[in-house]
Amino acid sequence: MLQKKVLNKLLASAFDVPVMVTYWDGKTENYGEGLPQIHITFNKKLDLKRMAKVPTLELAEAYMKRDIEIDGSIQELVTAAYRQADSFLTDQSGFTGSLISKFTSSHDKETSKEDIQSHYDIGNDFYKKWLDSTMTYSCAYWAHDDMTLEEAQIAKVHHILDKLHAEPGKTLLDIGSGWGTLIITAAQEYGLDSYGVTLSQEQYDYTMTCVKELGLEDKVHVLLQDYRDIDQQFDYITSVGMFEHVGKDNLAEYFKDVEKYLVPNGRALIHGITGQHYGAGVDPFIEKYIFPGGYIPNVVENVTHVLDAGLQLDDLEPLRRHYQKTLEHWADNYHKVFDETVSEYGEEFARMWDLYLQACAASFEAGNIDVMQFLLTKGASGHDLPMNRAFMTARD
Ligand SMILES: C[S@@+](CC[C@H](N)C(=O)[O-])C[C@H]1O[C@@H](n2cnc3c(N)ncnc32)[C@H](O)[C@@H]1O
Repeated sequence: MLQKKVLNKLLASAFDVPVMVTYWDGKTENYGEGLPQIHITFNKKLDLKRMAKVPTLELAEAYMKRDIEIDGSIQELVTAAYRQADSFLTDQSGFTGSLISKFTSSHDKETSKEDIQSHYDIGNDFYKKWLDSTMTYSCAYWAHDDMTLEEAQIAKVHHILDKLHAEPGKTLLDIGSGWGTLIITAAQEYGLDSYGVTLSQEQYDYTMTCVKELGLEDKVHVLLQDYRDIDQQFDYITSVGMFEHVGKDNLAEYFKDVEKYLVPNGRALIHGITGQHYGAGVDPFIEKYIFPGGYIPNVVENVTHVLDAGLQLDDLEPLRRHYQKTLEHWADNYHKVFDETVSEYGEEFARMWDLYLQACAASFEAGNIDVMQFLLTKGASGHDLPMNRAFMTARD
């Protein structure tokens, strides 16, 4: 009875879209005005104490185990909850728990390696199922609304490389090079001598196979190591979807490393997720199951680190709606292979990834998080960038 009373109160204020809820005793209630498009079924009671402390983790685990079922769009439901978070996460509701993890993770090199491999070494076959053919695992760039995901991922790589205004024959380091599309494009289409660094064995193997097939061994170099062990300088640095892994305590050092690895007047384009309202930090579900050791800095936090590292901030571009759209494409692709994912990896895993992709899309949609491209120069003199931004979008 108490469970139902508490949930009733919570659900009455949690969403600004109409929702139908069926409780474990079989009774159904409607919340909000209008015809419900989303039906939530509680097959079991929740752990209310835990729910008060870590609401998203308790709900996510219940969803993974099918203690909760959702008929309708998870993205729409989570976006609606984020829009209402100020009204239900209050002292009066009793749900004063945090949407941000309090876990403090180590980022020594061994732990970083384990954390990275736990995510990226699930296997190339898994990521091939729902990423586009370039195997790019970061926000795409819709230069035109009607681009496919693959076109938008290629456009993103060009957007980044064009921002560097790179001269052929120079060197580029990509910190967190993933499955290698950026370093290969940099070599093939920009004439750069490119280096990529990753901690994932699967990504390393995949990139090396592509490099060999393309006969680019002299121009593209892949390093399987921690970026903190780089001991060279480069004309250009890119890092895409990477600083989210370094942890709050190491972010200042990360930007100092970017500065250290650049030649004087060298340029960097750093692209990653930044937090706004409920987004800075990391959600406890994401931290426990998806990105152990992850941390989303507030944009101001990152700008401070950039300036403290002695880097010049030349341009800052938010691409929030592009990441929402990227995640919507990934979630759609994932739904097409959901049943085979259940057979290969089990239902809990398959539901966890579905929730992760849709909840992240919701977080961008609600404006909790954004994704920023920081264009940086080491030193303010010797500047050869054009005076206006047209060079960044000449290809669009
Ligand atoms: C989200 S993926 C992005 C991959 C790629 N940049 C892309 O856009 O598709 C993050 C990448 O950062 C790498 N990474 C994370 N921490 C690292 C570290 N300490 N040293 C080297 N690479 C790291 C991972 O191995 C992975 O390649």
